[in-house]
Amino acid sequence: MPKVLISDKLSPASVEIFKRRGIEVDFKPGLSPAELRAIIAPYDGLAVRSATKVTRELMEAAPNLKVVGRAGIGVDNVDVTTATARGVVVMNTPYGNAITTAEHAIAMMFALARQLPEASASTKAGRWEKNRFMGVELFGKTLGLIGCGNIGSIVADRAVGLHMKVVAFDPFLSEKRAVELGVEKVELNELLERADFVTLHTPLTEQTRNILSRGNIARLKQGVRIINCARGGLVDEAALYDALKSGHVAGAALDVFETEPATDSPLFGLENVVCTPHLGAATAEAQENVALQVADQMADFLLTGAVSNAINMPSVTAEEAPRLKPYMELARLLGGLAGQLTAAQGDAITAIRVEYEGHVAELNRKPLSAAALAGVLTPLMGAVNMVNAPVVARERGIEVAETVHERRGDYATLLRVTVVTDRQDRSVAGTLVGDAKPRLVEIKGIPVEADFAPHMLYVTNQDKPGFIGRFGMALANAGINIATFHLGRSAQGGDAICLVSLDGPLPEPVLAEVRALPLVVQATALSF
Ligand SMILES: NC(=O)c1ccc[n+]([C@@H]2O[C@H](COP(=O)([O-])OP(=O)(O)OC[C@H]3O[C@@H](n4cnc5c(N)ncnc54)[C@H](O)[C@@H]3O)[C@@H](O)[C@H]2O)c1
Ligand SMILES: O=C(O)[C@H](O)COP(=O)(O)O
Repeated sequence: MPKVLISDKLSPASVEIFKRRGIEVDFKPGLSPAELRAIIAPYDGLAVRSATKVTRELMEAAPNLKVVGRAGIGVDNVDVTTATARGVVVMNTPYGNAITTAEHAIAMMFALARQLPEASASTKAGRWEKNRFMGVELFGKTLGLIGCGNIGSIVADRAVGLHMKVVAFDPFLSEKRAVELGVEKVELNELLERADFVTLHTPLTEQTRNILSRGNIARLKQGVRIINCARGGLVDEAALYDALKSGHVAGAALDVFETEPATDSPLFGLENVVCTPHLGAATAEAQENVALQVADQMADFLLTGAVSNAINMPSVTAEEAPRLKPYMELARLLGGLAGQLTAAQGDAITAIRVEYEGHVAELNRKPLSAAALAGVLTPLMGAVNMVNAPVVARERGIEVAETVHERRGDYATLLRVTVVTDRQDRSVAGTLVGDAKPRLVEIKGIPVEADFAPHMLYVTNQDKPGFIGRFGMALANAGINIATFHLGRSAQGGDAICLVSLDGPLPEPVLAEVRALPLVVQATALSF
């Protein structure tokens, strides 16, 4: 039974889901990094919000970890590069808290426009300062939206409802979508010059870090108000402080900070600053949504292999997962065969091609290609899985190509994996028998029908009389039983191949003896 650890304050609904799905679950929010490292080893899954830092050190202490589930949107607390390299799937819940966070941004905009926190504090303190708090209307004002994805577009919708004019800067926003949303797509400089309110809704990336830099803050209109419910680090906090002090910026509402938890900041001393402690997603509804969703996604993955909302792996729906399973196994086995043959020759791989023909061509091919890649690379590099295989290939400069053939050949399904090296192309092809059982049908263009077995021996030889007898005797003399025996050849007297399955691993001296037999070109022991 898979084991999951919940290390942040997720809604208890997530615990129920894991239990109901037959997953052992421990709920331990608030552990220190050292405490977490000390207990993480047995867990297959880790469910977090933003408090747990899923670092390299933590993952190195988690040899069983297969999936990290983020109950929320931002995965900047997860070292996705390390997770990917270790073959750990990272998934989030991209929509569950979007409405709630957009509403928080709108609430912050109102709070700024009418100085609600200050007015509330003053009234509660017994001062009736009716003349002190003069606000501004939102009606007719221009809202500058930096980032118009899930949350940004909900903010835009609500702002349009308030009769604001919305301008948006987002390089990935299409004109069509902008029109649908009723926003005007503009460049950043134009937004800075036109906005009365600016609200940020991008992830924190190298491109967006300090997007409101000192220079860009200086370009903003006199009296502008800034709202950040996305990520600390998007706004230069020191420059913002100076601009608030000088009155160039009339107010700022911040839910997120460069350093969190933010317990001390010069910004806290300013009257025209409204702060909340990263509460964007903090509603009962949003927390229920993300907790249920992450638990279901993680359970699906651990129990069926279905992958949704993964940051570092192609999606596989719950319906697809069982159907894809035998094809993934076929892809992995074919890749494994091609990889072992390549590793035996010590050749450096320059490209891997995966070809699809028949039924398999109509399936979700991305995970199949990833499984084939993992199969090829594992014998050469070890510990490569579907998550890290594409990255490992890219890092090593291995070109990966996928081809779909329209033609229908002898098999209802045909999957071919070709490994290209400087010396030669090595291709192997297979099919599924009865839509379930992987079967090898071709090696290096030579037809050979064989099932995969845990221990096999592959021999290439000259197609001349005498090989089979000597080969059989060599194994018999060593007390090795041949379970199945398959032969193939390119043409009479040409290249011949022999693939046998054995009841156990082939001892090295016997392999050496086979290699020394007359007519043998090469022999490779295989394991699957
Ligand atoms: N305060 C909170 O509690 C809270 C809650 C949820 C999400 N968030 C944060 O809100 C942010 C937005 O979330 P989302 O769900 O809308 O994400 P999203 O991916 O749907 O949208 C982000 C948008 O930013 C755009 N973008 C990327 N780079 C950009 C750039 N250089 N300039 C301008 N736009 C750029 C993208 O094209 C995309 O449209 C994320 O940082 C997320 O972590 C915060
Ligand atoms: O990216 C998110 O989803 C938000 O920042 C929410 O973070 P939280 O789950 O820690 O509240």
